[in-house]
Amino acid sequence: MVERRRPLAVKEAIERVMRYSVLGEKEQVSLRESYGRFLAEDLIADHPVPPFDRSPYDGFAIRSIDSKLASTDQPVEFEVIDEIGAGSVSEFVLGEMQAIRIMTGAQLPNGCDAVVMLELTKVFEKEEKVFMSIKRPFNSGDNISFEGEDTPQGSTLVKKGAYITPGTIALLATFGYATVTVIKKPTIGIIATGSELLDVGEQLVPGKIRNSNSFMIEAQTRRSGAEPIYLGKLMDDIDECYEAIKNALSNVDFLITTGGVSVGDYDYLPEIYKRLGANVLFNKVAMRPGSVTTVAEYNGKLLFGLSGNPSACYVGFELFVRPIVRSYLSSEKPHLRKVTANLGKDFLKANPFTRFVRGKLSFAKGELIASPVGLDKSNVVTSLAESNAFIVLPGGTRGFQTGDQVDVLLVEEQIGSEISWAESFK
Ligand SMILES: Nc1nc2c(c(=O)[nH]1)N[C@H]1C(S)=C(S)[C@@H](COP(=O)(O)OP(=O)(O)OC[C@H]3O[C@@H](n4cnc5c(N)ncnc54)[C@H](O)[C@@H]3O)O[C@H]1N2
Ligand code: MOO
Ligand SMILES: [Mg+2]
Repeated sequence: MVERRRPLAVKEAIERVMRYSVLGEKEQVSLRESYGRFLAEDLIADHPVPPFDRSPYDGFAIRSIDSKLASTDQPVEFEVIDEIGAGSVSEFVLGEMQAIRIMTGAQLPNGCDAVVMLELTKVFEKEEKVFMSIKRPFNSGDNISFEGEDTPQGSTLVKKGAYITPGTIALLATFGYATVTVIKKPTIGIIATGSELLDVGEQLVPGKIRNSNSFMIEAQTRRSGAEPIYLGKLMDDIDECYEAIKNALSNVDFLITTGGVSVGDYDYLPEIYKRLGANVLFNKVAMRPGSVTTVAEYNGKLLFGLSGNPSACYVGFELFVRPIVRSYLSSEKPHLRKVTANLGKDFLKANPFTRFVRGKLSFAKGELIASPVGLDKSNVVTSLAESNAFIVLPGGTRGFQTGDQVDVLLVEEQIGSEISWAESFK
């Protein structure tokens, strides 16, 4: 008699996994290598930006009071006493009716309180001295980029746990971080099981298919912020699989296997969890695809038994592995981000279980549209290339029609959500 598995609500399954969250250690990487990593410490401005009052234009630094009487009929003349390029500092203090030629980014000279754009001036020579004239008055503070206007000293600019974007890198460089403290990537061991699996370079032969899951999972692992360690593909042989899994466990932070978790004669993962004495958190989830997704814990370490079916395997990773990786990386937003969209195509199948339809996002007339792609079957692989979102159709619902409002999880987006989107689902 085949064991009857009790399907667990998706929300509860995610919660069970998240109870095993641990925070990764810190490490230093060079600024260049920090892109896509997760900050391990708050980034605090240890100086104001800009660090000095500077000119935002090429032009002339003046004392605004000297320009008060300037008009089209009566231009006011200034003697040009110095010139400053960005990076240089003038030694002069501006006196009455004096100007200093200044370039964009240069520190303002002492005594000046306004900058005039070059285009608004006329430059000429008189008695071997250089002068410039202007035809309108300027106010104190005109055209000055003030010290600290971008950010004052002491402000927290990026919080610990943030995903490092190119913009974050600009800030890190601004504040002199040649090396950056990030959270060490967790390692994820990946084992593909299945006697039908060929290597990617092998020719097809009857009954066999190429292993695609482990490559897909390696890429998903990288996208999640973790480091994949491919441990090979194994035949459906219980002893071989048991040994490989047991050995792998001491060398990785998480272990993913694909295939062999259902109730078939050669689905050995349930037996292997028993042999290990691992604590199975769940072995059936009320979702499609991926209902057979199994997660077990062994000495505090999580083993993800993802389905062999490619679409189910893909969904299982994003729902259960990604958030725990992100919480290891100290992200405050470990969960997939949820948005609402209009359904772009009828989806008329009923949903006994919550369904995660592989979908594609687009915009039409300013509205977000989510359209299912490919066949909605867990053994389908082709729809995965085009899909960048999961359309979530809650369990216990009938079909949905074009234009219906649906929840959508963004799988390509790096910024996640603090609250599990699953809060609103059974
Ligand atoms: N009697 C039942 N049969 C099945 C049930 C069930 O509840 N009762 N569940 C079905 C569901 S749902 C799924 S999903 C699959 C899950 O199967 P397994 O996780 O045990 O995976 P396998 O049997 O090893 O393989 C399933 C399928 O996927 C292909 N596969 C496996 N590994 C790879 C890989 N690395 N790359 C590409 N494709 C792979 C494999 O060839 C099979 O076609 O079970 C249903 N059955
Ligand atoms: O676990 Mo299966 O993917 O629900 O189709
Ligand atoms: Mg099977």
